[in-house]
Amino acid sequence: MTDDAKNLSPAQLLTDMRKAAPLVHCITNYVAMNIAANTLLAAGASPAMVHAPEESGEFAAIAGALTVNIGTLSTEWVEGMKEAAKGANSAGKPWILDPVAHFATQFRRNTVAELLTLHPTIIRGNASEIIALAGGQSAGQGVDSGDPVEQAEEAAKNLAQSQKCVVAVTGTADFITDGIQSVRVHGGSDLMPKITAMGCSLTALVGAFAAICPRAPFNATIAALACFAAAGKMAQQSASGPASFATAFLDALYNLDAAALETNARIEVL
Ligand SMILES: Nc1ncnc2c1ncn2[C@@H]1O[C@H](COP(=O)(O)OP(=O)(O)OP(=O)(O)O)[C@@H](O)[C@H]1O
Ligand SMILES: Cc1ncsc1CCO
Ligand SMILES: [Mg+2]
Repeated sequence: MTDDAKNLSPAQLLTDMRKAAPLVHCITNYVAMNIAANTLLAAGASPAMVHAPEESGEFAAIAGALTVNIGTLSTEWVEGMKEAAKGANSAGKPWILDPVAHFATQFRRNTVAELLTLHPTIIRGNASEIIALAGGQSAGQGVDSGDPVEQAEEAAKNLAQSQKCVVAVTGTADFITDGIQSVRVHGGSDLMPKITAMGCSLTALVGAFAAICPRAPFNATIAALACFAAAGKMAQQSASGPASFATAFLDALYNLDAAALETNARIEVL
């Protein structure tokens, strides 16, 4: 069935994603590698962390989707990212950019500018990252956001239009736009920003959904963020702090079903 014809609700896409168990090529940072891979496995996808420039282009072509996160950069890694994005583009596979702290240094600004010329299908970042990517002044501190999501909504729309892609801004409530349609996703937990690399893991999960509906990246992004919002809200019920939350979160994602998704994540169509 084509993306146009199929049911693109988060619950249906979760079922489809688990059935397909897509291979997701992740180039992510050293901090995130383990939690991002475990997130994909818990949700039902198949992760592979592959960053060497000698193989990343070839690998991107065989994966269902590619995710590129610039959290811990080196010159060699940047080459690996660019080769991978080119490989994904040549094979017609979606790729997702996570512009971690791109505003912090010249090396990061240059890297993100080069990656944008390779046309990401989806950009997922926190509010400070999205504000800065759209050319605004953000209050971000390194990898952590210093801005509320509402303040990034216009920036996200402008960025989606100028880059012709889907943009997701995450935080207390998430905002997703393709420049024309926009939604907010409510749920999650205020313990989520207390665990490192939750956002990086979410970017990896966006890749899993994009892989199974490459022509509907807006719906794929909503589905991934709704799963996170629901699992986060459920995990909060049994957590006594960040450590127990992290464990409960993976379990909640693994056990998530349509009813729990419906109850614990709210999608506000704007
Ligand atoms: N205060 C909050 N309440 C509910 N959910 C939150 C809150 N803050 C973040 N989240 C959720 O946490 C997840 C990660 O988003 P966040 O914006 O923290 O990413 P990030 O800053 O890129 O994280 P990192 O760089 O550490 O990986 C998203 O699913 C988001 O909805
Ligand atoms: C803490 C940290 N530093 C570079 S990447 C990363 C993971 C959260 O973005
Ligand atoms: Mg981040």
